[in-house]
Amino acid sequence: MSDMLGGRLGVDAYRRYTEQLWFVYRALEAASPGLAGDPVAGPFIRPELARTAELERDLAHLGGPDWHSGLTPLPATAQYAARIEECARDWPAGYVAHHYTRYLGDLSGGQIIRGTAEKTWGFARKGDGVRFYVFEAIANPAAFKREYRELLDALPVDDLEKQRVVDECKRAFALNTAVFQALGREFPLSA
Ligand code: HEM
Repeated sequence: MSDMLGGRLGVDAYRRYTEQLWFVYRALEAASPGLAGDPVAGPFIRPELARTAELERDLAHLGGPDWHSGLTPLPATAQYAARIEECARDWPAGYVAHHYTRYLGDLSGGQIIRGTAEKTWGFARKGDGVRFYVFEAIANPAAFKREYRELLDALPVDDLEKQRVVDECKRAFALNTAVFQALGREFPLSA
């Protein structure tokens, strides 16, 4: 990640990374309508978080109107998306772990990533290429994150289940790391 944002890699690496995010968010967001009424995951499903449309705009900017043709996930991305789908289907609290790990990260460090990407590859501020990082419908991210954490604290599950959710967050981090490692192999610095 730091190699990509440090300007040592080209915009093609950023595009490839953004493509991987599309698979991840499609898995997260395809599941949202079905989970909206779920007592555990439902309160977290908020339309202002949805990122698929923004990713598609960024990808059209980065790859042209045919950005989708021939697009396949890296094996690490496919594994990550499959785990999200599995949680969405069988374990709503596990889905919350994945939801938290991505969206709260995007609302936090994502803002740093956006600024760096704008500088590194010359995207318009908050414009095409970095729309994924721009939450137009969230006027106050700090307040949003606070409310989100309150929801997490109030998760209607027992302590053992909470521990399992924490473990699933760790798994979500590891799945993200595996995607970065795979991208690192595809874009070695010496190339
Ligand atoms: C260059 C990469 C990254 C940068 C610069 C970055 C930076 C940050 C920063 C500054 C925060 C705010 C910390 C705070 O509120 O005190 C944050 C929070 C967070 N980051 Fe990252 N991060 C990066 C990568 C990631 C990745 C890969 C993930 C996992 C997918 C992630 C997940 C999170 C989460 C879940 C939070 C929210 C914690 C919370 O407020 O509960 N970050 N990040």
